[in-house]
Amino acid sequence: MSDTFHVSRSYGFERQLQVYMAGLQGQRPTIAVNPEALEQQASAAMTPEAQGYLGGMGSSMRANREAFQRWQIVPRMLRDVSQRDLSVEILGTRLPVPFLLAPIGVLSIIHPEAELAVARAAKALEIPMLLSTASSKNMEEVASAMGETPHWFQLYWSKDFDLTASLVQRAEQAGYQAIVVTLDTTLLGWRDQDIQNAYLPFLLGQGLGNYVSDPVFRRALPDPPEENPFAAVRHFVNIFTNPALTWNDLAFLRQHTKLPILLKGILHPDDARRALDSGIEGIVVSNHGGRQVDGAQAALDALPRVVDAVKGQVPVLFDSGIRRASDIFKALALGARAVLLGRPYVWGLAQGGEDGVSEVLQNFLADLDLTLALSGHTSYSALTRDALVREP
Ligand SMILES: Cc1cc2nc3c(=O)[nH]c(=O)nc-3n(C[C@H](O)[C@H](O)[C@H](O)COP(=O)(O)O)c2cc1C
Ligand SMILES: CC(C)CC(=O)C(=O)O
Repeated sequence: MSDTFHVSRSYGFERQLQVYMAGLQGQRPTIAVNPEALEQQASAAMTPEAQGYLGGMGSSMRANREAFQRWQIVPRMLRDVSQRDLSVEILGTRLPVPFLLAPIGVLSIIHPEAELAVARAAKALEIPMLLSTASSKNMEEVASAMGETPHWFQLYWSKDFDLTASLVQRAEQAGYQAIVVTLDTTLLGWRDQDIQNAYLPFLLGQGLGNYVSDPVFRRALPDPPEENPFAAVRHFVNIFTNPALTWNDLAFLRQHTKLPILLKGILHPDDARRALDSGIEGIVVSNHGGRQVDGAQAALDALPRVVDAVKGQVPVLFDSGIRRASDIFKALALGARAVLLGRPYVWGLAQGGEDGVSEVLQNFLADLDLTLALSGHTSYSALTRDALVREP
């Protein structure tokens, strides 16, 4: 696939040329290139409530970022880096780039085209997407926007097991290629900003795209959601998460899908071992972007121990705190097979819908290509810890 892939082997250079040539015509990128500037710009384009919702616990988010600073890349020289491969192999398929877009729910609070704008931008660049159960658009629409580009479905396991089964079966039918069960959000964390703003987007009917389109969800309502949206919201709030879940419940999921199952939100190596015992196909090391447990371990700090516990038996993915290509490089060198890119693409969405997402993603691709080459490597799938040193 990498031979035909849109991102050519000189993508970074081509993108630089494109930007510098436009500069000769007096044009500069309107979407900030630097991640901190991008976040600031995006915040100005959002309502204060949406801005608060996109935020998280200051301490855990800071910890996620600080963990990246403790690792440094040691570039190697004179190793012919003229042919480069950004692809990685996972679950028997090759992803054209070493990242997927992370599942981020309720994107209609950021932009009316929400996940559809994201999917269109992703598809045009052949970037895989992991769609949230709490998406504003329904999974069938998003799958059709993604076409042949890999797309996976993130599952919030409902208290209503029939609904859980229905969501998973719809995802399989719509062509999603894996189910990623999020384990760390069986309740919502104590989110200072949302509490202060007294704001929960679901209560305004946002993020229910996959629920109001679901026959099992609809059957449980007194009236159709189009006539009585309040009843739909109330039912959603009652059933959408399930704090009673245990490892034993995973067997239920296996009975209802043939798709590979990955578990998202693992930090402890014992949980990783438990996941292997359950026969799952992959793990995502994540602290949910510092949104769930204040003071939680930085996800990057958890990664090496989980990778060591898993011993290559299943792929380990990673998210939480990725802001630029060197962060992806570090996570892969520490043993992640691929990563999930979170907030940065939403910052693009806030400013320019599909075009804004596309700008951010193109910058990531260019930076990824150049970081690989200039560090003296030719393939993201071949990186090892040897490429890094840890600050004493
Ligand atoms: C606004 C927002 C909504 C999110 N919604 C979901 C979701 O629906 N399902 C899920 O598994 N994770 C969700 N996440 C977590 C992301 O998938 C990912 O773990 C996190 O954004 C990574 O942190 P980062 O964005 O700081 O890199 C959400 C994150 C944000 C910021
Ligand atoms: C609670 C979810 C529905 C969305 C989510 O995962 C989040 O807000 O972090």
